[in-house]
Amino acid sequence: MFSTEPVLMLERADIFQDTKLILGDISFSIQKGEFVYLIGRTGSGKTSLLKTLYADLKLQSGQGNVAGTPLHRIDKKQIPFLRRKIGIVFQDFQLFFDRNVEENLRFVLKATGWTDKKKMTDRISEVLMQVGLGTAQRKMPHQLSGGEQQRVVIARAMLNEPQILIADEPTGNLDPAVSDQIMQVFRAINNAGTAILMATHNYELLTRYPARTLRVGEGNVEEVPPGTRF
Ligand SMILES: Nc1ncnc2c1ncn2[C@@H]1O[C@H](COP(=O)(O)OP(=O)(O)OP(=O)(O)O)[C@@H](O)[C@H]1O
Repeated sequence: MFSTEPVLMLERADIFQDTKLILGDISFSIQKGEFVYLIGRTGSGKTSLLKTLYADLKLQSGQGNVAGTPLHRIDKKQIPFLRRKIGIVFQDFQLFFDRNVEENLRFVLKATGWTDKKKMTDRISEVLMQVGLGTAQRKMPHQLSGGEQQRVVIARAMLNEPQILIADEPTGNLDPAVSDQIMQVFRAINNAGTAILMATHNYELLTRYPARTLRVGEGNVEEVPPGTRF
């Protein structure tokens, strides 16, 4: 059935780290298939906001809903189900360096309830093709460049066909040409229908690949008017 429900929404949400209020009274929503940047100076609260969206930080006041799961009354048991419906590309979600690419991806499939070996193998091939690494199954992470490792991380996030991909500084340590490749991968994923929320410091990307932009600052989140120069 066609639905106009946003894939993500926060309504009068407060974002906390422990008892410290980082962002107050935040409201915004993201529609299915949208591409949205999240910008803001270091320490402004981008990571805290993203962590709240995948329930790593608790939403203590206000309302939130991500991929059909309410954040404000989520209990611990529901968190794995939420994470299955969103793809996460974060600095602290790195690859296992003692397992090859296929084993890294198979680990996630098993952990999220897949059992059929053939289906797992097929899905792994599909996501690796999607990020342009169709022949990397047997490679160990250390045999891949930084950009290739990041593409495996993106492939891993796509395994369960998430409605939205949440990425924190996905081009953080990469040089401009490699950052561009990562952006191409994100655009292809987005064109295929997955919404993307991407925190970045890389204003060059915002100019080259314009999209809706939210700015975190002064304890809140605001829309950046289209056409703003960065
Ligand atoms: N675990 C924590 N406990 C307490 N305070 C924290 C914790 N992590 C971050 N903070 C504080 O929360 C605020 C926002 O940090 P956050 O990492 O969300 O910002 P950011 O915009 O993502 O910064 P960056 O661009 O550097 O990643 C900062 O003042 C930071 O010191």
